[in-house]
Amino acid sequence: MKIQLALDRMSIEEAADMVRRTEPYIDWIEVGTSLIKEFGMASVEALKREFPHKTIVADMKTFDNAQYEFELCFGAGADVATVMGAAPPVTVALCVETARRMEKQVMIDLLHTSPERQRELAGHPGAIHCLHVSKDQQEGGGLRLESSGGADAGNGSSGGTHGSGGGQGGGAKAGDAAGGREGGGEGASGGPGAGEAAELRIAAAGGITLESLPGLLALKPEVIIIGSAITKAPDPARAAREFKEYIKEFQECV
Ligand SMILES: O=C(CO)[C@H](O)[C@H](O)COP(=O)(O)O
Repeated sequence: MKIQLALDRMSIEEAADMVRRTEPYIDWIEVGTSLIKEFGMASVEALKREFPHKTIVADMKTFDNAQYEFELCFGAGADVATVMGAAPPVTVALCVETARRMEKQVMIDLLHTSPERQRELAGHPGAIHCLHVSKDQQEGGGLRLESSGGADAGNGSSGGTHGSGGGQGGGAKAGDAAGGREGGGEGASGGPGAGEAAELRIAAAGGITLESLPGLLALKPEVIIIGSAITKAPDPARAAREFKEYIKEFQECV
């Protein structure tokens, strides 16, 4: 299980400094959407240049112009780039194809996707499927990402990532794709993507803290994406170390 450090709302130099401080405890570096919007590909290039041994994720959140945007990211040194699962299917498919051709990886952001769409997206089993509660949902709606083991989370406005719990305003749970991965959770069971979902690579993002982490580990994510809980901590290195140690202990117990 990898820790992806999300770097948002800071300068490139501040982002690099954050990585220098936390480097032993993190695995993947996310060049956050805000950095890419503010500084462009220079942000991806700078972090890859200084940390060539780390996996660099360009959180591009592509919604259109797939090939152009993904080639831009990979050309700048990204190892992984993100596309929104809510984008037109042709866009997601082009991202997957571009990544395959350039021997890179795709992360599909499941923000605001319906259970049905998530089942369709399970048709891209090589991609990493990211359960995500957005900043606005966290700050405006108080939503947090938690496991599907009963805790509400996920995409409130989308009616949820959680299949049977779906419907409108159900407060969504981190469920459908991950549930499928568990071998037929509520969301994906019986759905067209359920078979593929059993093999899905899962990531989780959105306001994750040390307190919410234990519930999420039940989803067995391949990647845990953590931003503010580390970058805004009084001692980011200590915060990152605590996440790392918790995950290590968890993995030793299972
Ligand atoms: O994609 C993102 C924002 O859209 C962030 O990477 C993600 O939310 C992680 O950051 P935080 O832990 O601060 O929520």
